[in-house]
Amino acid sequence: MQARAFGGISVVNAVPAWLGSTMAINLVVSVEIEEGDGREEGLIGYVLSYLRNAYSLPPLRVKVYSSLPQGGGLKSSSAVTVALIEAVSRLFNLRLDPPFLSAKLSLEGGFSLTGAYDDAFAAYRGGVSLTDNKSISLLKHLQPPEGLVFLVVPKEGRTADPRLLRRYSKTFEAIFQLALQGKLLEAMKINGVLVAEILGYDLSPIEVALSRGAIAAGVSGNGPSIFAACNEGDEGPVEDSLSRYGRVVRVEAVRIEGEDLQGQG
Ligand SMILES: Nc1ncnc2c1ncn2[C@@H]1O[C@H](COP(=O)(O)OP(=O)(O)O)[C@@H](O)[C@H]1O
Ligand SMILES: O=C(O)C1=C[C@@H](OP(=O)(O)O)[C@@H](O)[C@H](O)C1
Repeated sequence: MQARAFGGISVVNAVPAWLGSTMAINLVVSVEIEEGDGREEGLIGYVLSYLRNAYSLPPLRVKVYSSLPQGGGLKSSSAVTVALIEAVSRLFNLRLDPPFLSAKLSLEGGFSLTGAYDDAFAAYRGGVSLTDNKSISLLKHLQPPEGLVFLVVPKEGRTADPRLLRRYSKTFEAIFQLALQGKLLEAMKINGVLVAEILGYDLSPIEVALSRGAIAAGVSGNGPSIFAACNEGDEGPVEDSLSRYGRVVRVEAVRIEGEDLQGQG
């Protein structure tokens, strides 16, 4: 059995105020499971052993195919967890809620600071999630802004301590209000620049991208990956300037498929 989930770019980092927003992107994680003996450790092992105990499941072997850097701020952990839970749910007909369980287990197991329900929801459903991670609830689910190209410089090997963000909870609450008002790109830009500043990342790629015409740019998640949002057709100079800092990948925001009015308003 196989299931997929999306990576994402942060609109608002949930670490400071437990209020988060993530935009799904078309970098995909695919998880395949089959019955058989596997020795899984870390996040995957934790999630598997919870599911096996809770639903009396047989041993499972897991294969992960991922286009996301691990620990890079592009939401790999939520994408892997959500895809794994969805695959288990389908294989054993369990009707699980993958984003909810991902958030619960990731927080309980110490794999994230807030459970990252924002990331998990976007990973599962696409679009832009706005969530309260403390109560594991969805506040809004929006279509992403149109006519934009997103450039990403994927990086792994985080050295910054994301707990430093907690001192700024009031500021990030205010950024979250912007996102709730639908000002997603404004929120994305202020969040991305502030996270870079607070966690001590190099601001120069972000400043260069903004000076070359990017509408928003910054660090995604807790970094170190960087993103820039550009009007379609205007991305050339931004792409050139970012290429000095690493491999630049063009990605698209993932739209919500089908009718979805949950939490709109
Ligand atoms: N391809 C993968 N295979 C196995 N585990 C993965 C994979 N990608 C991510 N993970 C898990 O997610 C963790 C990274 O999560 P985290 O530090 O929150 O960064 P991110 O911003 O990428 O979500 C890894 O330490 C690992 O446990
Ligand atoms: O630990 C957490 O709860 C979170 C980590 C960050 O994501 P990354 O793990 O992608 O850095 C952040 O953007 C997210 O809103 C919540």
